[in-house]
Amino acid sequence: MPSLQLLQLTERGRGLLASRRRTLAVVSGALVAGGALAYARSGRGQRRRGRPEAANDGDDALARNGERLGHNGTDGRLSGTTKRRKSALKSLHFLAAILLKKIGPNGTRYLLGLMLTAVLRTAVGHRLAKVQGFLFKAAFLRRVPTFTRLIIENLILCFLQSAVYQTSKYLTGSLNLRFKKILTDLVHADYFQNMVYYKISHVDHRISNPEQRIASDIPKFCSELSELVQDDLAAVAEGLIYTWRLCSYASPKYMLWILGYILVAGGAIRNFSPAFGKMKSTEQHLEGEYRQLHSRLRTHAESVAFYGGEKREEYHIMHRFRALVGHLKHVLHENWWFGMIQDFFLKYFGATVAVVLIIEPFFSGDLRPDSSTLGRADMLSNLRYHTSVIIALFQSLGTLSISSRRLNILSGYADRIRELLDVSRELSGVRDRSLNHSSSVGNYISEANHIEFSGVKVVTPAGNVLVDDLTLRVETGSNLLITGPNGSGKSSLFRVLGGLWPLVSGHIVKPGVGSDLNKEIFYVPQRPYTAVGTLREQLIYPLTADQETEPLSYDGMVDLLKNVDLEYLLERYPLDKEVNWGDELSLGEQQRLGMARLFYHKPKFAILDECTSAVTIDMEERFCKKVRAMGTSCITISHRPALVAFHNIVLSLDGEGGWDVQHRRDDSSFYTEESELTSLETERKSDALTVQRAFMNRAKSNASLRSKDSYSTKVIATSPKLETGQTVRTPVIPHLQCSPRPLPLRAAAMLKILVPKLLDKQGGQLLAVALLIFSRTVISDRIASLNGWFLQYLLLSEEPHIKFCLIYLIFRDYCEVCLGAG
Ligand SMILES: Nc1ncnc2c1ncn2[C@@H]1O[C@H](COP(=O)(O)OP(=O)(O)OP(=O)(O)O)[C@@H](O)[C@H]1O
Repeated sequence: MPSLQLLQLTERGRGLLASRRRTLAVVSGALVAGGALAYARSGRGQRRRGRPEAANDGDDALARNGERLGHNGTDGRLSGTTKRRKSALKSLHFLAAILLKKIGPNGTRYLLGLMLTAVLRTAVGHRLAKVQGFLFKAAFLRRVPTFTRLIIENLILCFLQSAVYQTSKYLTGSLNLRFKKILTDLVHADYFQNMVYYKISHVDHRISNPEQRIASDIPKFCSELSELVQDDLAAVAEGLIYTWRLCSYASPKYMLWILGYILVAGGAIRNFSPAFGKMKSTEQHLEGEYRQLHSRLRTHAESVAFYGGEKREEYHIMHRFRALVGHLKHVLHENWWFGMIQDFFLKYFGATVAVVLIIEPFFSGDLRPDSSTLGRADMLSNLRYHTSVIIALFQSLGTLSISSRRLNILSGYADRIRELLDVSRELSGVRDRSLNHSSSVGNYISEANHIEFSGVKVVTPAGNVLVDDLTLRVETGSNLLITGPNGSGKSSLFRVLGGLWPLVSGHIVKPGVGSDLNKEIFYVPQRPYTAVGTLREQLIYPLTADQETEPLSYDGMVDLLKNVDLEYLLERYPLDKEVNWGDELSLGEQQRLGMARLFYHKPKFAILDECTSAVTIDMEERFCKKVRAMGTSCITISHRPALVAFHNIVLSLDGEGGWDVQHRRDDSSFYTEESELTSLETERKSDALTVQRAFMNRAKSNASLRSKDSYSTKVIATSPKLETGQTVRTPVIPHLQCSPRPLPLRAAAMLKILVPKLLDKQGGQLLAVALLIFSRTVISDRIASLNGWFLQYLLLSEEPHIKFCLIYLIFRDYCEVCLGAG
């Protein structure tokens, strides 16, 4: 079909165009003024809201930087924002470089597939535009066979379009998964090294919610990035193909105008863009805090329930939730006004002006089709096609130009992920430094068969010195009891020994250096840890079945559980049943399961950190004896004097840096090796004093513990007697009404609930949304009928209607943008 030679005709119609410029200038001026006003209003709103939001950001490193930089006044604020944006963009480049480097053959295939589908989509879309133009013509000329053939072609193309679209979505999803795997592996590589997962939240404190960054930021970043890749590839393909088509039937100068317009308008709009990256970063931070409070509540649900603390917990959770909702509202508002202006100027307004510029020569008269039906049909068909091309071109250029907003949002995620990567990498390298035996460093850890502290200083992450210059040697076969007031640093000493806290100064010797603490030195904590899994998995924890040198048999399990009187668990739970042991076992049972684990691992040294605090004294004694019989040296942290009997060294800490070590000689007499414990007379230090005294009088206490004053005798003697006449009343459980109420009654009850709800704030909002949807449908219907009307005028091509058509096009696009944004 002959194409309209718009090039020649446009040149001739230039005179007419000049007379329409005024109209265009007025309309665009009004719109620009409206946009500027909306921006100014939103800026004022943002400043008003700025304070509380900044306060909420408190811990956010990014926000902190911004605040810090912003304190020097407006200039400082501006330079702070710019620096923040630059640093966020650098993070984005950093992550993009990693992703490209590690993308692998599969990822490359997905990318290539996406490119191919982008080209196919454009080609099919282009053909569809043509076919739809021909359809108009065939319908106009009443050529039924052609019309039928075109309808079939149209259907095939639509099927192809949907197949290509879904393939493209599938490839985008696969690329998203690939990105997610790369980044998660990268974070995990450091996160599980050298106890980074512990240090990051217990020692370092730079990152408040690492789990939010791993489980939420990474997936969102990858999903948005892959969507951006897909959209931009499609936009590039469409941009290139439609540019070529446009240049083939109109002057390339139109193309230059369009590009110039997009660049200028895009650049101007970018300057008004809110800081979407920072907003996203804050949103993720607030969401992380909100989630964390919920998971805390879940972990401590029983304690909260016993305290009846739900009001307090609810207050905290709702406080965080309100902060999150407030921020989301702000983000929504910014997206609404900015998206409306950006979409309008970069997609719809530009496209409309281009359509008018290119089609306008029609009205000059030279393009007026001949009066034959075929001429009019040709014109109609070409009009349809050329309009589609221009609109598609603008859509693709618009998509490309709004990529900056999407990149901005992505950089918000990227900054948080990069921060996590950097901190994890830094923390995972700490152990290597302390394992460096260079004498110039002074603090290092080396390997031997015994445990020794020489001049060791224990300092909390907050900088408080708990133990100063500790020198102590524990040989294999010796048993050490550590005592001291609460918070004196007993557990902290083993945090340093285990590498959880850094060794600030001194020298530590221990077995199993370079491996995990539990290989040679097994730690049994006060707060028992039970992983979700089978009973067998609990016993061999932290080993997994494939790491076992000798698989634990059923008889082996029975023996281990008998040691701690837990053999009944084998009857209660099937062997392959996965159980959340932390929820189902009592604290004492969980502690005993922890003890059974120790018998499985048979380490050289066992650190028993008040791990028997919830079990009976009888069980505690049996446990200590069995551990000694196994040939394991115990390092016990306890306040119970009864345990003195099982140890030959006592270390007492005073919590102010001072310490004292006492040894028992073979003849059962005692000597103090070194005493720096300043004074044991204060009330705070009475604990240590009690244990030391008990240590001195070991023989007596050992005998007396097993006398008739045993734990169970005491418990029975002191427990209140149950009055025989008293009957226990069982609670009355109300029965639910079984007979259903009749329908009118149920409807009335529902209305009773719904009517007041419709009248409150949420109800009003719901009605407003319904109204908006209704008006959208009405306006869409009106636009459809106006479209027909417009075409009719074009066909008649009477000059006075041009102005109307122009205004109509702008108004139509404006309505579409507003409804889309709304
Ligand atoms: N991650 C941390 N950051 C800052 N301070 C900490 C941290 N962990 C522990 N502390 C502080 O270190 C001190 C010693 O704690 P530690 O757990 O070693 O006490 P403890 O002697 O074992 O006490 P208890 O007998 O109550 O178990 C406490 O005052 C505690 O507040």
